[in-house]
Amino acid sequence: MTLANERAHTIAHVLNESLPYIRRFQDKTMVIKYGGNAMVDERLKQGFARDVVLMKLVGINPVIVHGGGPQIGSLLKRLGKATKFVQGMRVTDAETMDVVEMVLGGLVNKEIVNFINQHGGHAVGLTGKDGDLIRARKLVLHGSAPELKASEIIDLGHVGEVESIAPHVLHMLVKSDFIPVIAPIGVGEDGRAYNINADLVAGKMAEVLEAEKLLLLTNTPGLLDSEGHLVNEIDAARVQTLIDEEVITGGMLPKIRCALDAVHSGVRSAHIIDGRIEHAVMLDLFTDEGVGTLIRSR
Ligand SMILES: Nc1ncnc2c1ncn2[C@@H]1O[C@H](COP(=O)(O)OP(=O)(O)O)[C@@H](O)[C@H]1O
Ligand SMILES: CC(=O)N[C@@H](CCC(=O)OP(=O)(O)O)C(=O)O
Repeated sequence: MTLANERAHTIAHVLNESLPYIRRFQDKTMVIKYGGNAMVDERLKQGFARDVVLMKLVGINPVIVHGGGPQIGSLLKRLGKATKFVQGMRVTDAETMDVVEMVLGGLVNKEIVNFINQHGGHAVGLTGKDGDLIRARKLVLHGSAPELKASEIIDLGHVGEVESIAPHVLHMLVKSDFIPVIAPIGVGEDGRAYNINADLVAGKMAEVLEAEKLLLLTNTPGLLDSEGHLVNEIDAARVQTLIDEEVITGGMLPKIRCALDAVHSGVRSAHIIDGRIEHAVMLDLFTDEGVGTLIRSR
């Protein structure tokens, strides 16, 4: 077989394999969490945007929730402001909150919107303030670090959790063929802005939109076990064991918890996938093998 023939054969094979998935996912909503750690280079960002546009063109409704933790961190550093995480959450004082809004609602959000639109999609950027999309309340964390008592409450400042989501604005956008791109900023009853971990927003968004899938793109091959091997599938019981054994830590904690909550609340499946692989979204959706870790409800 010549090289050209081999290439044509591979393309035909991939298209053929993708057909049943394209049919199965017609008109279904997929919530994609695009983590700040997966937005590492230009080529990957272009690849992500192309995947999202392709999904829309074949009749699937992607809804993007993005992070931007590293991007917030680098602006804070340039401003000479220290930052600290507790249980995967950034402690957010008033000044940090301004930076969070600037980076997430401005720079990162508009960059993603721009990439998607450059590739022929119609993306619209929103924060939780737009259309009253995300109502938040202050997140209360209880101590779990060895030096803290379990009853001790940790004050994270302007860090929130999702109280409710009003999806009307998203339904309107999706119906008109727009692709919503959402920054994880919520608004409290008093009008105060809250910094919400993007995984938590993505999980709730998937629940409220009754999504077929929740895809969490990050910077690891998926969930790794104590030996650093990829876990292909996991359920709630094994997750708890890995948390107790401190194999799951840091940013993976909110990610895995929100994935479990989502599948327990009716989202068909949740996947943690490696956003550093070019076209990770397409590979996960449209091939038999998939990539990363599948989170099962039981
Ligand atoms: N068991 C685990 N498997 C994989 N990653 C883990 C695990 N425990 C902790 N992590 C950490 O979680 C990180 C992913 O979370 P995070 O940094 O918040 O990424 P994102 O910006 O994509 O949300 C990984 O880079 C890794 O350092
Ligand atoms: C409360 C909290 O930690 N908020 C996150 C919001 C961004 C985010 O979640 O970004 P990634 O998905 O890239 O980690 C933060 O300030 O970093």
